[in-house]
Amino acid sequence: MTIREGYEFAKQEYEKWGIGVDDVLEQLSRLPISIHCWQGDDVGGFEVNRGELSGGIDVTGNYPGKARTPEELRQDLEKALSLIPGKHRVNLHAIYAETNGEVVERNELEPKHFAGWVEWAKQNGVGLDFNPTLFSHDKAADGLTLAHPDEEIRKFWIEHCIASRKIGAYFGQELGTPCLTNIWIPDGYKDTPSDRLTPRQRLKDSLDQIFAVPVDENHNVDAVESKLFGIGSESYVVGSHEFYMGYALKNNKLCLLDTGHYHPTETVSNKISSMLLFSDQVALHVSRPVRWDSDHVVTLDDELREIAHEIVRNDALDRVMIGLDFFDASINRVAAWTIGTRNMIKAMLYALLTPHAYLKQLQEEGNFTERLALQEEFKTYPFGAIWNYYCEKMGVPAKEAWLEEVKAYEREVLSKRG
Ligand SMILES: C[C@H](O)[C@H](O)[C@@H](O)C(=O)CO
Ligand SMILES: [Mn+2]
Repeated sequence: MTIREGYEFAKQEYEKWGIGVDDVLEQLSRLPISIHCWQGDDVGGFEVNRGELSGGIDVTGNYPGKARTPEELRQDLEKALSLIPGKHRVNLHAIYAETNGEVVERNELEPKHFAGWVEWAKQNGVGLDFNPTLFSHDKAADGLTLAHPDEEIRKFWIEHCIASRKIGAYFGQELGTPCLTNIWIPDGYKDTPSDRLTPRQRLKDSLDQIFAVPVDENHNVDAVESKLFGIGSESYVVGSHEFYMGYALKNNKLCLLDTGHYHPTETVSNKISSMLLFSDQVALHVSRPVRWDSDHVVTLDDELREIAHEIVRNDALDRVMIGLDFFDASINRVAAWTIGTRNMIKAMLYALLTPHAYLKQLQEEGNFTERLALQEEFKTYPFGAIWNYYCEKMGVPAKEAWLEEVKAYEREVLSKRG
């Protein structure tokens, strides 16, 4: 059976439930995923005075072929993008600036240091998102940045975040699509704090100063990302979920939910509907925590499908900014991007091929038997046949054929890197 024949058969199965499969594929092709650049070089960046990775995050593994320059990173991203159906975005961190061999302090970064990325984004038809980098730096060595008691250090990071928002606006203006500039800080304490309030007051004041600087909202959208704990901040994180949820709602900012930043049995899928009731938009970092915020490559697991269901069943495709955040150095990094991003898109397709209106009706009627029966039956509907056709239609390899391309790329390009 050809991919086309498989599709025609599968399409009929879904159409019996009133699902317009061609419309679904059209909708899916317009959905951008923000692909994080840092999977390509283990969150290293290209600073001249580059510091060790810090901030309570860690990358394990030593797979050969990591990108060492902006050119290599972009080449690897292009390879991954060629294997992922649809038009997407690329998410940068400030440490990916290009400064021509000069040391430029992070609070002095300017749009010109990202001109190479903008040029590349234009050529490849991708939007850009951005993050100030408040880790891997000697001014963050004690794990405190925007909540630091030292006013000089705090000022440095405030200035870095302001500079980053301006870089975000530059991306948005140049590329004609608003940039999501997301602030995440590592600040916290290893052991039980004697004062939880004061650092949070300082963080609030820092954010107020950062956002007091006007930046065109048509080009730059601000987000804040919370966390539960990190390595070295096990007992207390200043920017907790409650902190940022309160801050974002009161100040009209986007809350960014990272799926690795909650208690292990707490799910982001269960938060989306609540957040959307009180906020126009919400942003995600989709990751896969394995026992901790381990940032494993995203797989097509129950939680990923549930996140996708929540976005689709609440008609929120344009209200949830989907970004990815994982970094695995134990496998081929181009494959990591490809697997994780294809899975995110697969989950969205799976959700779009579900008869949500009928399932909602069953719940309202209290018909939980049929609700469960259908939810389970749909898991084995011929979703794979639709996915394969979608890949073919979008001009990327169907099924596992992409892996051969990654293997060839590894042979011809990655293995030649020192
Ligand atoms: C690189 C980091 O993952 C990123 O800045 C942040 O989003 C995070 O999730 C830290 O745990
Ligand atoms: Mn994150």
